[in-house]
Amino acid sequence: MLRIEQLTLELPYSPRWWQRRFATHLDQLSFSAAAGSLHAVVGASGAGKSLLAHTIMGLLPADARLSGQCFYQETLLDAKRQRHLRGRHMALIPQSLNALDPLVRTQRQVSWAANRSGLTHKAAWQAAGQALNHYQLNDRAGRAYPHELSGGMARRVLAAMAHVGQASLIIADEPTVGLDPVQRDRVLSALRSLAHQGKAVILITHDLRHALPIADHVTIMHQGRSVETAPASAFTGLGETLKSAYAQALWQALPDNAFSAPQIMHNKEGNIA
Ligand SMILES: Nc1ncnc2c1ncn2[C@@H]1O[C@H](COP(=O)(O)OP(=O)(O)OP(=O)(O)O)[C@@H](O)[C@H]1O
Ligand code: NI
Repeated sequence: MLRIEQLTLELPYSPRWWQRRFATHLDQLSFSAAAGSLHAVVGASGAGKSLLAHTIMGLLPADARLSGQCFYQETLLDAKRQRHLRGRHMALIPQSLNALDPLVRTQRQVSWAANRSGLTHKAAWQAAGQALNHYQLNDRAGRAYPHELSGGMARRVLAAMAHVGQASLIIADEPTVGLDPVQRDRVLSALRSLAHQGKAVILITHDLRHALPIADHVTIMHQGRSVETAPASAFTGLGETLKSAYAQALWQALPDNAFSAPQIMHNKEGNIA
């Protein structure tokens, strides 16, 4: 469904106001996500996960320098095709809650997403109601404006917007941040069921624990590189079948695997140093 080959992304920055340099944020990244499967992309904050999502969707700043290729259904994904597929065949659950339109009530907003993906106005409105229901958002939430929603509610609205459409590729960027465990499991199992329906689902998260129960494959990212792609089943025991020391360390550092924790150094954010 989606194949990424040797993707390298550089963005400009200004060390001094008169200087302009480029920093590499994605570095020769490759992986594939198949239809009917859930592919997790796991990495610490700043690893480049959201930039990867934006690259696939074609939502990068105009001055970005990109090399390598993305293929959607075996055809090259160029800017024109990205514009055509975005919101119809490829949906993003964005990390930023600012993605919601502040002037549009919830159900209307979700229904626009459904409409854009091909449903008639009436069908879209109904589908929006059902999707909100699915994420336990009631009629009152449906009538609310974004500023009247809690962070967790807004996040579920974003999930509903991706869910309601007919997209065959869904990229969920940290879809469970700020959700309580019950809501989190609901969102994760909804993503799993979208994969069961034959869609390709890419779950972006910093937390391996959320990815493993539902993922088929996991790509571990570190500083813009893909350190390793492994089946989720490789994260077992001491992680002996994992190829990279970094993936093994991530796995062994999980609280339930605390037997090996003394070997791992953590920094303040809980990331592996
Ligand atoms: N528009 C931009 N211009 C310049 N640099 C950017 C831009 N967006 C992100 N970056 C930088 O690229 C790096 C990767 O950012 P990205 O948002 O992809 O990380 P992430 O893995 O999604 O992190 P998090 O888990 O915190 O969401 C960071 O160092 C960030 O500062
Ligand atoms: Ni991010």
